[in-house]
Amino acid sequence: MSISYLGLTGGIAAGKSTISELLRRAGWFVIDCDAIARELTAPGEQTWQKLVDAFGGGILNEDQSIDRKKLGSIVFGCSQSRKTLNELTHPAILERWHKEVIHFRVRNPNGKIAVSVPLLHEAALEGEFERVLCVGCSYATQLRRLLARGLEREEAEARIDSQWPTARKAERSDVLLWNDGSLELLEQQFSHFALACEAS
Ligand SMILES: Nc1ncnc2c1ncn2[C@@H]1O[C@H](COP(=O)(O)OP(=O)(O)OP(=O)(O)O)[C@@H](O)[C@H]1O
Repeated sequence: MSISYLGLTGGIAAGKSTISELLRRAGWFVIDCDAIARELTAPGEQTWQKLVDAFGGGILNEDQSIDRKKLGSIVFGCSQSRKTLNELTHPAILERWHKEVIHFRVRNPNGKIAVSVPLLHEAALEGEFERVLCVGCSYATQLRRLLARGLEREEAEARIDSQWPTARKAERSDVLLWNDGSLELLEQQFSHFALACEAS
């Protein structure tokens, strides 16, 4: 039997979206918890309201959408705020992801599903999956990618440091793809992984 329910994780800017794209191309249905979180926190949604109640109107843009940079600057420097954010968002994200799995499975009983969960290990969600794939890279590469996105160094470091170190995530995963080199190198590793999924 091949693997058909995969958890994908990795540190910030390690390459989760890049791997998600490779998974899609290889025929996997990918559920993206970041995308779910964005939907659930759109203006007027219940979770949006909870966040405004918890963190105040200061986290909003003029159009009432959540300013993720402002919210990020609050939570990445403060573990208690981060805990609050997670408590307010994680149950709803989990519920939506489970619904998407059921919806997909009804139509595609033998289809392959991957769920991209940035905080998979921090939230102790390993048991949800048949296998967990971690994409990792060095701290320096993470930092470089975040600086290229326009973050200040201090902010970038706070975001990286708010998550488990890559080594700890890798230790608790079944597979690690190392994304410090070229995209071609990552694709090569991914091809081996995809073959192993079919064979296992
Ligand atoms: N091997 C690579 N070579 C060059 N650039 C890369 C490579 N892998 C990823 N990138 C780039 O690094 C950035 C982060 O990659 P990606 O978006 O896949 O990471 P992520 O883990 O999904 O990020 P986030 O945690 O912010 O959601 C992107 O701009 C991506 O194009």
